[in-house]
Amino acid sequence: MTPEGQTLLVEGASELGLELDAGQVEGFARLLALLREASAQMNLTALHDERDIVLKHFVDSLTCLRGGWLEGGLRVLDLGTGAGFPALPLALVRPDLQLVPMDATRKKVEFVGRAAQALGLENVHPLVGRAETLGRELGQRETYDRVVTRAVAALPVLAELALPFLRGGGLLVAQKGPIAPEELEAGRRAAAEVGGEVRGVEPFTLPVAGDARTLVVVEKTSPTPDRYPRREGVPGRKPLFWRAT
Ligand SMILES: C[S@@+](CC[C@H](N)C(=O)[O-])C[C@H]1O[C@@H](n2cnc3c(N)ncnc32)[C@H](O)[C@@H]1O
Repeated sequence: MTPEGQTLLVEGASELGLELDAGQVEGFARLLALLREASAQMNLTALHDERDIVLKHFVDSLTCLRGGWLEGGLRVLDLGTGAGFPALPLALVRPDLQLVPMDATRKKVEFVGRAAQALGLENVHPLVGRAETLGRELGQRETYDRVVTRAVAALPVLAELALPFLRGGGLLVAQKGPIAPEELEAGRRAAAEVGGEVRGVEPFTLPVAGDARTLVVVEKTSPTPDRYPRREGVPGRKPLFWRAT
């Protein structure tokens, strides 16, 4: 990572109240190198420029720490982690969290596993599969303290996919761009249908870059009915209380 990239990373994290130490900065630099190397071989991420990766993957991932929703030694599922976001940046700055980056695409999860190993991150436990199927499995359903998710689906779809994984009192922390009132309203109704209640909707801007973001927090308030999640592909094709995009 160039000195400019390091400065952006440190400044961006600092705006979030995180003072990165030299070892953590080195970890992000290695992750940048691994991402670029792997992106040359496979379609892993749309961002290639150092500034974009630092701000829009690394710092953006860390914004889910805003609001203190992830405090404590929690078991956290990253639903639809892709190339490891937000799971890998979280694992680098929060060794107390046990992170399970999950994605339907095996090659992406394999990259996340290789990266975690190369970075010496023992708190990362990658998982391949679709949320609709894993969310019904013993050992997965109603076992997580938190689900984080970034850039995966509209809120009503996320509610159906994520809430089954949460134990009672657990939280879904969804990283979104600007969210329309209609999506939020459908999300509230979908959450209620699958055993949740929206607890927080926090608009903010991405450090340094200034892009609009929203953190939506949903609490698991009652067990998810057995009929959810519906079978693979249905939550996205026929979202609860929402039009498909
Ligand atoms: C746009 S990417 C975002 C990746 C990452 N969270 C990020 O912010 O860079 C969405 C990812 O979600 C995964 N995904 C979508 N629906 C899924 C599902 N039902 N179960 C598991 N993974 C899913 C896709 O395979 C894809 O890798």
